[in-house]
Amino acid sequence: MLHVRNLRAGYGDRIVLDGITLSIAAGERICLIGHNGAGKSTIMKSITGQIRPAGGEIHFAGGRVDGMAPETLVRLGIVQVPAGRRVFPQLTVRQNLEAGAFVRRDKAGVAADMDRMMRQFPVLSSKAGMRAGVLSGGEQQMLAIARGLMARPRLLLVDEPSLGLSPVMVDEVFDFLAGLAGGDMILVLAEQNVRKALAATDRAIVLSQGAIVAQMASAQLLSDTEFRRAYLGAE
Ligand SMILES: Nc1ncnc2c1ncn2[C@@H]1O[C@H](COP(=O)(O)OP(=O)(O)OP(=O)(O)O)[C@@H](O)[C@H]1O
Repeated sequence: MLHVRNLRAGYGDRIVLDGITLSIAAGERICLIGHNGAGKSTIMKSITGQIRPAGGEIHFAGGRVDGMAPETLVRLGIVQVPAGRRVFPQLTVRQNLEAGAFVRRDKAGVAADMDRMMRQFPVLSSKAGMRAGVLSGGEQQMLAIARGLMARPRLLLVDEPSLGLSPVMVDEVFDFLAGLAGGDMILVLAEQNVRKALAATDRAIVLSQGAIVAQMASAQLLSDTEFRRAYLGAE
């Protein structure tokens, strides 16, 4: 479904990613693991068109997509939930969800998805008429993810969903993400909370200094002593 080949990308003259190659199948849930500055966000920005790769190719659903504008990519089903739970604080929960569907023309489909969303996530339906700005941090993060879902993504990228949240809220948000399992949508998660990220995904891609240093089943990585020492502290 998603194939990245020999991706080179960076900012101005500075190349941050040098030769990233990865493939993700429909329905897979992937986490990108790496210390600050390893290149997780830069991979996401390359896939979503926020930065133009300096080299390599990105193929999605059979077509080449690198260099395309972010809005074109959203129409193709590549949607990012940005870090920092950026919801529209003055709009209601329902209006925020409607805003997520801005690229869609199938009004009936949007209405059906809205109903489904409300049934699936009572935390949102109980506050549908409230302004998003008054929700808790965890609820705003869930709303930001749900708003991304309203675009009907085939690939959803979620950057640092736990950023700035209390442990209880982090649990809520990850339960919410777990509720998205099943189906053909690809989930790509970049997350500093390594334990949570591994528990929520099928496969982990470990990055260091802009290169992939390991790829394996998320559950398997947790039993790797060297990995535990490097990413979970000495245990
Ligand atoms: N807008 C930017 N301009 C210049 N350099 C940048 C920019 N954004 C990121 N970088 C640099 O690119 C490198 C990779 O950053 P990136 O944000 O992809 O890492 P990350 O793994 O997502 O880490 P973090 O968790 O800190 O966001 C870092 O050295 C960072 O300083």
